[in-house]
Amino acid sequence: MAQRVKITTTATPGEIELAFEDTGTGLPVLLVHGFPLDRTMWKAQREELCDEFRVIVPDLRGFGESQVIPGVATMEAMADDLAGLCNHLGLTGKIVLGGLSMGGYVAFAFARKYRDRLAGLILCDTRARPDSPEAKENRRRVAERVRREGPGFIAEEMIPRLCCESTFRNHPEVIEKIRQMILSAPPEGVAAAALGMAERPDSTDLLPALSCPTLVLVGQFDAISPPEEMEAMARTIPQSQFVVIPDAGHLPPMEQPERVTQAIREWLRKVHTEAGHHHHHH
Ligand SMILES: O=C(O)C[C@@H](O)C(=O)O
Ligand SMILES: [Mg+2]
Repeated sequence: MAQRVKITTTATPGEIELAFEDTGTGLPVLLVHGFPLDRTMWKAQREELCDEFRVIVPDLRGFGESQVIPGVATMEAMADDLAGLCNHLGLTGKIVLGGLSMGGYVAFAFARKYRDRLAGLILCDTRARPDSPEAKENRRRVAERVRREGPGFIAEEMIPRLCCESTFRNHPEVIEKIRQMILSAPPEGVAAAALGMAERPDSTDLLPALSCPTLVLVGQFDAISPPEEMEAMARTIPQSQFVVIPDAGHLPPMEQPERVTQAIREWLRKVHTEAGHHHHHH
């Protein structure tokens, strides 16, 4: 069951109610959703990995059951919220932070500001580069339109690009789940995040400076953050491991849940051992 708590954040407005699920014990692993989705996109990974790790899956500000803060939700503000959530949960040791797409942008912001808190990073189907001027313009159009008419048009425009062909053919229930997630996203939260993504800085320079083990994971047929681009990104990160998930597009955690869970589990075991934590098997 989700909890919803008021936490202190260094971002405006200083306090925010965040919804999250917190399952299992052990090394804390925070998994952050993409745009315009919510924490339930990580459901399969949370349910499986919690036998070995403490998996915390939050709804970012403006999404799922978390509080909507109108205006511009920067990636830095979202990262501040997550740091506040860690404080609330008493996580004073290091955590592993994973993010898909927009969740990856948030992970970059977190790494920039809170690098001492990171035991590892998982970058899924994401990009270090900022938006082009055209992409920024499109974000403004999306923000304005979603406020006016709700997220239906985003579902229509994005879904064909989110999943690969075999997911459409073999897993219509996954497509339907994604559609429901997008349709239930709070319009003002979606608008704020779109404007926040438009403002995100270039994280390319951050990559060679990342000092923790980093798993770079991408769907074989991701059209939004393609494998070639993610592999190039992985090559510039000192302690990186690059994994391609077959038969997946931009949303491997939902399209190929078992494969993603397994890739994350194997990598986490290495990180955990190298970090010198007590290793606990069930
Ligand atoms: O629009 C973006 O840049 C990110 C989005 O594709 C996402 O999946 O989070
Ligand atoms: Mg399958």
